[in-house]
Amino acid sequence: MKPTQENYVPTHQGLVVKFAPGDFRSALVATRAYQPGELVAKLEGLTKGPKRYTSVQCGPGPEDHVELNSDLVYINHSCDPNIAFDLSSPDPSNWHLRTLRSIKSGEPLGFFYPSTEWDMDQPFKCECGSKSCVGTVKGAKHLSLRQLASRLWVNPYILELVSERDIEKTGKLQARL
Ligand SMILES: C[S@@+](CC[C@H](N)C(=O)[O-])C[C@H]1O[C@@H](n2cnc3c(N)ncnc32)[C@H](O)[C@@H]1O
Repeated sequence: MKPTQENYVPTHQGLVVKFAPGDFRSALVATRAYQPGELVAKLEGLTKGPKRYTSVQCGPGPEDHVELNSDLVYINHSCDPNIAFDLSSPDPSNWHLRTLRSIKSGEPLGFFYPSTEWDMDQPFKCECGSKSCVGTVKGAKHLSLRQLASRLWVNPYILELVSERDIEKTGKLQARL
């Protein structure tokens, strides 16, 4: 469930949803400055569910998707991310959101969606405006290792899936030679 503008109460200190008219135009914004590498939030209150545009992938399998059930669902994608969803621990109580660089008060948070998502339910044309923009955001399956590696953080289960894909590709190429 996405929090809505009616009777809005922020779920996390230091963050607020900036609601905007139109579909999917809202964003989560910092209400204070953050240092590089700072813990922004622990990922708590997650529930398992099907892959949706609001879910976050938490492992390599088709069932590994969680809903955030908080304002964190308003974090948009950025090809030049300032924040990471770190779901690398085998213990979900260690999953967290941390900064990848300093963030100013008023700055929108953005994470690189393919750092958690393999093959997204709802691809979209990215409007982040960064020089390294990937264009249409569909998930890590549709990007090269090089495109992923330049984003400061990618979850280990995504790198495993990339590695399996690339071994398979290389095998097919070798069989043709
Ligand atoms: C989980 S929502 C994020 C919050 C969303 N902006 C909202 O208002 O509900 C994910 C959706 O937001 C939109 N979105 C997120 N990042 C975007 C970006 N960089 N460029 C264009 N649309 C984006 C896409 O429609 C995407 O499916």
